[in-house]
This record gives sequence, structure tokens and C-alpha cells, in this order.
Amino acid sequence: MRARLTFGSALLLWVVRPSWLWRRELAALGVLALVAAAGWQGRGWVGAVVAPAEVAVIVGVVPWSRRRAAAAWRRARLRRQWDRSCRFAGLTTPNDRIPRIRRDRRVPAGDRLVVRVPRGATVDDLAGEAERVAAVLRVREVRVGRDVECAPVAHVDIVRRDPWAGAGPLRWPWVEAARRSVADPVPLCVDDMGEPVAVRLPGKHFLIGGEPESGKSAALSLILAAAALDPFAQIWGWDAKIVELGLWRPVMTRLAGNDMDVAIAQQEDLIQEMDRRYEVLEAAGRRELRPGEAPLILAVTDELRFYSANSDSKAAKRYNSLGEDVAARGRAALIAQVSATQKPAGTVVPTTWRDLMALRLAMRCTTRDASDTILGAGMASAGYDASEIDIATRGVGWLYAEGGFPRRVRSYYLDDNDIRSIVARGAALRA
Ligand SMILES: Nc1ncnc2c1ncn2[C@@H]1O[C@H](COP(=O)(O)OP(=O)(O)OP(=O)(O)O)[C@@H](O)[C@H]1O
Repeated sequence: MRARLTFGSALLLWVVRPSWLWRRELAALGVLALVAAAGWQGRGWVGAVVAPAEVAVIVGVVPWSRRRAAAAWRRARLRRQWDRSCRFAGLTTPNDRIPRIRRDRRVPAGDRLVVRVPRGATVDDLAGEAERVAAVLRVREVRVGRDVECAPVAHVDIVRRDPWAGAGPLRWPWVEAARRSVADPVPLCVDDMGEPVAVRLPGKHFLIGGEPESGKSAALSLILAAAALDPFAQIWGWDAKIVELGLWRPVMTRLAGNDMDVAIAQQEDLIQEMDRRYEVLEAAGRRELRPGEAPLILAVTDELRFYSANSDSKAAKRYNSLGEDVAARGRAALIAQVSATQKPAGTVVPTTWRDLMALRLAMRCTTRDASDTILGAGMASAGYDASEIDIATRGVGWLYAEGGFPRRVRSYYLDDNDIRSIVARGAALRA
């Protein structure tokens, strides 16, 4: 049975709503009509045809106006498509409101929107219909996340294409840099909307976990490379396999291998340095060091399990209590811990220590529990599950930065030649 249209609803459906959705195009036509009228007054019919054509050509030829016109047209089209898909998905409220786009941004994989749901609706309603909206929009996926601060606001990703498809390793933006500062955000990866993601190291500790060959060392090497290019940064390393950090040796301040006594002694030295910095702060009546006031110390551990779950349980316990102390007090003393582990179980990374790591990158894991050990309990059930990452896609993981929600990312990649070249530049900066 078809609902009968009243005059008012027909007016709304066939005139008011389409006019509103096409208002920019109608306004542009109105301007052209005015130009045509002016041309007609001056030159008759010839002017009426030529004047608007001249305006259209000028807008199309001048890069600034062409870009603005194209962006306005694209934005208007996106809003029309969104309007249609929300209505088809049944997201209209009884007073004819739909979730409205407040902001939109074009990103390599599609569009990122900030949407406000109308009174009487919830972000959950929109999330529940995301599949239907995606089908009407004819896109790969529509993802909806609720804003942390404001209940009626949703962050919507319209995924039109896979930004990593067919792409080889992603080139690190700082690969050719002569010098950088680790106080600046370090480019680490590209998210699944194709947007670059950078991490801020001072005041943060970073845990990277995942099964063998998932890409942990590759991600770690980006942090090391940033520190190498900063002559003011110190790199203290713990490398149970010795070879993983071997290439970085020329730019490292300290390096411990697979001897537990040496590893523990180096942690103790780090704590001494940390205490010394706190004494300086106390004497100055300050609470924390700012970047540039002292060298940032990057305490990097490749294969944390060897130390934290060592067969010598007494030594492992000592190592863990020192490591946790550095994590707990290092922030204000400009010490950033970055640790990678193959087996991210609770027995390997004590949760009290893990909880002090504000940045976590879960690369492919064998189980949901392993993924939750890195990202935090309940993350896998909320959809952030590193055990579901395709085994063939190296360097992909969930990046969780405290205060936000995990983002699926692919890290940049440095091959051995890139690393050698960066290390040579870093060593020259330190000479
Ligand atoms: N971001 C990336 N882009 C492209 N390829 C990558 C990326 N990360 C890792 N790989 C590929 O995966 C391989 C394994 O990476 P990596 O050595 O970093 O893994 P891992 O997790 O540290 O392994 P293990 O635990 O055995 O040391 C690399 O040799 C490289 O070929």
C-alpha cells in the first residue's frame, strides 16, 4: 500500500528538500543568470551567452577558483549521497531529521566525517545501520564511532578503497632527513584511511607486541631512526638476540646483550641517571624536564620476554621491578621506554608495567588474549583484535594511544640500506 502524499509533504519531498540539497548549484546558476542578464543589457543576446561562458571559463582556468569550485561540488555531492543513504537506511526521525554532517575531510581511502545525530536518535542507531548506509553509498565499509566527549556526535569513516592495496613497503617520511628532533612527533605509520600517524615520545612509553615476523623490529627501527637523527638523544638498548640492534650500535650510548647481570646493571645505571635528573629538578624547584633541557633517553628493548620472563626467575624479578620503576618515574625525567615482545602474555609483560605504557602497538598475534594483553582487557571483544590481522600483511597492527581508540595501521618500513644511511648520518651528527 502506498502512503498518500498531502500537498505539504509533496512540497517538502519534491521541492524543499531537493532545493536545499542542491542549494549551492542553484546559487551558482543564479549568479550565472545575473551575469547573463547583465551581458544582455550591454550586448544583447550575444552578451547573454558570452558573459556567463566567460565567467565559467575563468572559474575553470584559474587554479584557485577551480579547486574551490571542485571541492564545493564534491562536498555537496557527498552530502546528497549521505542524505539519501540515511533515509534509505531508515534513520529518519518522526520529524524528518537525519544524522547531519558537521565536518568532512577527504582522506586517501575515502571520507572522514563528524556527524551529529538528531534529537531522539543515538549514535548506536547509526552504527547499527552502518552496513545499510554502506550499501546505499556503494562503498567498501562505513565505520561509526561515538565521540568520547559528546554523546550525539559520531566519527564516521566512509571507506571507499584500501589505501595499502598493492602498495609495497611504505616509505618513511624522514628517511632522507639530515637531522630531526625526537621531541617532535615521529612518523610511525599510516592508518587504514590512508592518514599518516605520528607518535610523541617525550613523556610516553611504548609497547610493541606480536607474533614472530609480524613487523615489531621494523616498527621499532622507526623510533630508533628518529632518535639516531637527533644528536641530542641517547639510545640505551637491551637486545637479547644481539643482532637486532647491531646496525644501530654506532649511534647507541649503551647496549646490553643476553647476559642478565649486564642487563640488570644497565637498568640500575639508568635509574641512577633518572635519580640524578630528579635531584636537578628538586634543586630547581621544578617537577619535570622539558624536551631540550636534557637529552631524551630512549630505553629500547628488543625481545622483552628474554629479560622479563628469564629462566633465572630471581634475575627476571629484579629486571621487572627496575623496568617498572623506570616506566613509573621516567616520564618527567625525559626517559621513554620502547619495548618489543613476541609473546605478549601477562607472565611476560606484568600488567602493572604494561598499564604504564601509554602507547601500544599490537601487531598480528596468535590469540585474542595476546592481543588484549597489549591493548588492554576487553579490546578484542570491542572489535580491536590483532589475532584477526591477515598473516600475509606484515607491518599491520592496532595502534592504541591512551585517551583515544585503537586505529588499524601499517608501519613505515626501513630496509637495511636505509638504516645504514641513517646511522651514518646519526654518527656524523654525534662526532
Ligand atoms: N611495515 C612493513 N612493511 C613491509 N614489510 C614489513 C613491514 N614490517 C615488517 N615487514 C616484513 O616482515 C619481515 C619481518 O619483520 P620484523 O623482523 O620486523 O618482524 P618481527 O616481528 O620483529 O620478527 P621477530 O619477532 O622474529 O624478530 C621483515 O623482514 C619485512 O620483510
